Amino acid sequence: MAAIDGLPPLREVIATHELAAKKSLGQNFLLDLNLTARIARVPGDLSGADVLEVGPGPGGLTRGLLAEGARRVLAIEKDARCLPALAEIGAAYPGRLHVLEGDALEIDPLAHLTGPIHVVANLPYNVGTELLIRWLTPAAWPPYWSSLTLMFQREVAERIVAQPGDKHYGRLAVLAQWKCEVRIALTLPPEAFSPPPKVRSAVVHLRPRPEPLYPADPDILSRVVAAGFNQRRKMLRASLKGIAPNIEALLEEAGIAPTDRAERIDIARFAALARLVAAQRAG
Ligand SMILES: C[S@@+](CC[C@H](N)C(=O)[O-])C[C@H]1O[C@@H](n2cnc3c(N)ncnc32)[C@H](O)[C@@H]1O
Repeated sequence: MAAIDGLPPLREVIATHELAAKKSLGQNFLLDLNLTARIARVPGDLSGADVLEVGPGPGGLTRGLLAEGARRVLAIEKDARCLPALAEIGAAYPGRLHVLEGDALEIDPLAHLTGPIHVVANLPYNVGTELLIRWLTPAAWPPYWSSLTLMFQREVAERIVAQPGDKHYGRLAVLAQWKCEVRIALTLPPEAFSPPPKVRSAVVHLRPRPEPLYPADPDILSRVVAAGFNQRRKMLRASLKGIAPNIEALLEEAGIAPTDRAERIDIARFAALARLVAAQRAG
């Protein structure tokens, strides 16, 4: 039976274009168009909005985004085998789908965009995490994107939304939540994908705050947090020794016990410490 967009069901698309999933490209395809429509609704009302989709594959999510009213979808796909299936979608939505073949880690989407866009991606988790860090650390803030809707392994999603004291709380949580409001929008069982991955997945939604949550120099904050969590079992007076010679005094001044561990420190106190380190370096 043809789907709502008049295109064939995804199983048929995959069979017609012989898109046997490649492990090397992290290919676990979503086949249920009801599910892809639900994911496409996570960023909010898409009518009139532009979307950057990374890793469209056979286009299940792409079809969801277009059916939800996206004005234009710019899609970056590394696997050339997917291009004919994506061209069929482009023909069903004339002028609204623009596909770039290549590696999302190497293509600069800004060269192809005109205004703010929603980013949506279901990627291999290592590529997704690398891109997330890049999206979170541009030179200027607020960034060019108005939201990120990203599929990850459930555990990576939990690292993004974790709170101090949670076992997943670390650098990714501080970096993401300092700049964005974050939430897990959906959790998906392995059976939602073909082939099914070994673990559960989750869709994380990130909306940039107009300003980071607390003032701090991004580089110094990032160095403090990286050093603190690199040796997360150590007390902060030891793990942050290389950050400043008088680190114990600075920790106390930031309201942090020098014997405490990074996993218990909230973003407010990490930012306070980063400001004190910056002030000391400047003076
Ligand atoms: C998990 S599949 C998801 C496919 C489709 N979005 C879906 O939900 O069914 C990941 C997709 O990302 C593509 N991909 C993997 N690495 C990529 C990269 N570095 N740049 C762009 N696309 C990539 C794969 O070829 C594949 O189509």
